[in-house]
Amino acid sequence: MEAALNKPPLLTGQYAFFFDFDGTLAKLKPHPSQVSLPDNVQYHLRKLADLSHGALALISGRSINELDKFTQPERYPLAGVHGAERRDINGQQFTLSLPANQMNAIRRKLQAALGDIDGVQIEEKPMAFALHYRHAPGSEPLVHNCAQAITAQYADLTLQQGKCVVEIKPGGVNKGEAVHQFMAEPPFSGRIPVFLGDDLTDEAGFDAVNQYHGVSIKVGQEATCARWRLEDVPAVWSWLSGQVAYFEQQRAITSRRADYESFGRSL
Ligand SMILES: O=P(O)(O)OC[C@H]1O[C@H](O[C@H]2O[C@H](CO)[C@@H](O)[C@H](O)[C@H]2O)[C@H](O)[C@@H](O)[C@@H]1O
Repeated sequence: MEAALNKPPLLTGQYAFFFDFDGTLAKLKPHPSQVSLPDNVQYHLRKLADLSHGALALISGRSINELDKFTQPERYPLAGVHGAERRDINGQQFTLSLPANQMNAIRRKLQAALGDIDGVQIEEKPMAFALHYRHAPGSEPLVHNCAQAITAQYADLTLQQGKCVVEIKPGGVNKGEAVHQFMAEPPFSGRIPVFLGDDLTDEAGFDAVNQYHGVSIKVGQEATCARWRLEDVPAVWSWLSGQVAYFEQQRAITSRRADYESFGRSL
């Protein structure tokens, strides 16, 4: 049986922060379009990014385009579609694309198999498809079989399970790879990674962070390879504001100390 996981300790070093989006920063909603990020959460994210010299990224199944809308006017480093697209701190974007004729063929197949099923939603992304069945739980086997048939047909695609969703995404793409890519470059490199996530897609991120002896934090009660746990999204929000308060206090102490020292030298 899995050992009970504790709440993460107060982090007191130099960290690189990686956040999943849906179910971690933002509460789950019946439809993907109903999600939003409260103003105070955006404020704390901005503060944490500033206090960490920009070493904060979102790593999500959503596209970069969508993540930017949730966090505007900020333009954080981002990994979208589980890492199939990534934007670094300088705004340079790396995108893994699928041939247009392949996307078209898959769209047609999905429409034919699932388009008429009440409650099933086909969400198209730049190089992937998310098949939602939150409103048609009985259709899960059909949705799953359909996605599996498509990934069996294309060697460059793979399945990603999530909360009431099955996704068809490019193979070799996962959140762990995205963590490694960010950690190989400034301002992330040399820092201790912290990853917060709630879903199966986040396990690869936890595994990557564990390899750096970092801080992996599972949101929710499911089994995980993460080393710490927070109960739910509001617990993430209060953890975030607590970390910001601590880092701000540390910054104030450091700056007061620097003032005293410079005053002392001027005497
Ligand atoms: O990696 P994430 O940031 O957690 O994104 C995973 C998927 O999240 C979205 O779907 C999920 O959230 C919806 C809104 O709360 C919910 O209605 C749905 O049932 C969930 O599966 C998003 O729509 C997907 O594109 C993301 O891949």
